[in-house]
Amino acid sequence: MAITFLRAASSGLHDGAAARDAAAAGAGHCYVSLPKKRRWILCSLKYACLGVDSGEAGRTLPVYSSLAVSPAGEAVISSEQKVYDVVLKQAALLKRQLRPQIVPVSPTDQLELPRDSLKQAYDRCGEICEEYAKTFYLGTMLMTEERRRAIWAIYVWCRRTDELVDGPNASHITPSALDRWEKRLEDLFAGRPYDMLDAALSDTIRKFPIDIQPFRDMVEGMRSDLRKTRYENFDELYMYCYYVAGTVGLMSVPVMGIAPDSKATTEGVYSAALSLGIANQLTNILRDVGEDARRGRIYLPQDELAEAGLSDEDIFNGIVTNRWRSFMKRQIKRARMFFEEAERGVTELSQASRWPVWASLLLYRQILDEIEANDYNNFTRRAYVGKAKKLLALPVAYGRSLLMPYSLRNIQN
Ligand SMILES: CC(C)=CCC/C(C)=C/CC/C(C)=C/CC/C(C)=C/[C@@H]1[C@@H](COP(=O)(O)OP(=O)(O)O)[C@]1(C)CC/C=C(\C)CC/C=C(\C)CCC=C(C)C
Ligand SMILES: [Mn+2]
Repeated sequence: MAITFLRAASSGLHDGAAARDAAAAGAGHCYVSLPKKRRWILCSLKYACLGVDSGEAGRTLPVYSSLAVSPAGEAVISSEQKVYDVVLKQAALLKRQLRPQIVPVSPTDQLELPRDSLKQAYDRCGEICEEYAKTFYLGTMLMTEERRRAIWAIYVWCRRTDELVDGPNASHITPSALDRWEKRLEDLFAGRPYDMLDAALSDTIRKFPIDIQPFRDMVEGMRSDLRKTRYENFDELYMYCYYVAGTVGLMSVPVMGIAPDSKATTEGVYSAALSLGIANQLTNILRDVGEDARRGRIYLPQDELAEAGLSDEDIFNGIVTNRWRSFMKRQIKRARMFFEEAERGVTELSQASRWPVWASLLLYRQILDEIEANDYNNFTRRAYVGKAKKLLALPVAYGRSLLMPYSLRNIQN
């Protein structure tokens, strides 16, 4: 049966059938009682199905869901809702400008870092960022010095985390190695960095109100990469994308800062940052289909593949057919919707952060155009944005960064 992602409606839903009916009706908020847990939750139901069966026709984009209905007709909490809870918590922390709680450490526990070493540590983070991610590095070069260094430190921690499961030693990585990595994360948040690169992040989290949760969640994403190679539906894939990429958006907002004149809610800005992470990861996945398949991995919703008449075998064979093209069109459309969702949020960031974030958004989104230009052959051709196009994106991004925050536009008109 097709999973029904709902643009649900009204309030006072008591059971799955009612939820399903209401879902057909429209948008809004709803209260859902969960049969098993017997508790009420408020769902902020913004989006609905990606039209697994019929929903797509004529609707502007239902992308992801807050409420889903199980085959038995029970209302279940979707990945989007679970992630939105994290967004709310992160937003609340930023609003209160809470610094991470630093556990006092004894001098012997503490890695003493002379000022010069800290500079070296940050410089090394910059070099790693440049070496592995030219596009992000370009974005960071448009930032203020302090923010740039902070983003480098975050980048390096993320890259090292990803390398645990994707790097040369990946075959030796066990869940307990990830547990140790998480313990090390806790230590660096507590002011006890293990090495120089951790020390740069320790310093960053002292300077910016960054919370540990998104970092923990990224480690969780890597745990799931160790055990899972298929995603049943978009809800499962969404959760994975949150873990490995949406988290980066949440880590970055406290560094980027929100414009003082922005009228947007902090939650709204966090949601947009989350969407940018999800959009980037979906784009990554679509670019790397062939590469991932060669490692036995398929990061595509199995139910949508089946609906398009495609199987794992087709992915492994890697032939571009009309079925594949139309499947890809749908996936690209969804990724673009997440980019669009992110756009509003970029305008709410502090002025100095908008240019780099616009630049990275425009550059990353162009990968989708390149997949189209390759006639959807993402099996054997890697979509690549050339230097000229990259450079051209910079003035465009700059122009956009001068636009006033979206939240102020209606007020002033
Ligand atoms: C309001 C608003 C829009 C704010 C902006 C918030 C913001 C800056 C969001 C950034 C989102 C972002 C850059 C997400 C990264 C997504 C990503 C590429 C994740 C990759 C995951 C695993 O994928 P995979 O293994 O398939 O990929 P590889 O083949 O290995 O590449 C990651 C590799 C996880 C680790 C993520 C990173 C290493 C990137 C972290 C990037 C930064 C901290 C830089 C952000 C800087 C700028 C200028 C946007
Ligand atoms: Mn990787």
